[in-house]
Amino acid sequence: MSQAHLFIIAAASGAGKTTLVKALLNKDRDLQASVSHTTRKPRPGEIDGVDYHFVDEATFIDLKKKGEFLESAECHGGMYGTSKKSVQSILDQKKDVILEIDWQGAQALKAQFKEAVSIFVLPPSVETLAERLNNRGHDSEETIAMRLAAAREEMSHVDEFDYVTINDDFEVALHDLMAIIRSTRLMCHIQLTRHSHLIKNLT
Ligand SMILES: Nc1nc2c(ncn2[C@@H]2O[C@H](COP(=O)(O)OP(=O)(O)O)[C@@H](O)[C@H]2O)c(=O)[nH]1
Ligand SMILES: Nc1ncnc2c1ncn2[C@@H]1O[C@H](COP(=O)(O)OP(=O)(O)O)[C@@H](O)[C@H]1O
Repeated sequence: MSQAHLFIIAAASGAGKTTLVKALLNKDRDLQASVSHTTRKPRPGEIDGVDYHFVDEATFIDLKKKGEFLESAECHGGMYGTSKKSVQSILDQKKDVILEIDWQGAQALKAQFKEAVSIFVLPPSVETLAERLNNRGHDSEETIAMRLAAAREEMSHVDEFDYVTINDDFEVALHDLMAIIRSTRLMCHIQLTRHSHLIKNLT
């Protein structure tokens, strides 16, 4: 791979971004997800260091003070952050990075990495979003209500993203994401080829 790419995925809670990213990672060995830090408690089945680095508030604040995060934000009453280390370790493996972060994180990373490609995943409807949050079966009623209340705010930032896909039929949304990633890589390859051609003509 000639140049690493940064892909940002955001969506309201329950839209399906984690499930989509997991499916993407299974299909694309050149892609790796950055593991964020969070103060939220693990859900059943979530593994520390795999799904998130689960830390307490004091540790999170300390890491933030030490400048360990590329970006961090408060969301649904918890703190979330992308560490420089988590992104660097992927770049060291010469892989593309995918970050599952909220709109605040997306804004912050876009400001630092202009070439980053951002994708927003919309649910087919707010009713479906509520259904999916309930069916996920991991959150309390209170947590679900908080996430639904935040959904409109998250979705109001959809215009700030480079691409949008609607996660109605899962396979269609997955193919949209794969197409975006493939075309980003191809575009870069075409540019590099064009440049090397120019350079050859000059010498
Ligand atoms: N800014 C930022 N947001 C993050 C990060 N990690 C996760 N998030 C976002 O925090 C929100 C809550 O994530 P989570 O608690 O896993 O709930 P979910 O959205 O219901 O799966 C989601 O919008 C995530 O994309 C991060 O490192 N930085
Ligand atoms: N296209 C889809 N159709 C039906 N259910 C879906 C679809 N995509 C995801 N889900 C389900 O919706 C729930 C929420 O998905 P999840 O990936 O946890 O969302 P998010 O990470 O955006 O909060 C999960 O139970 C998941 O299996």
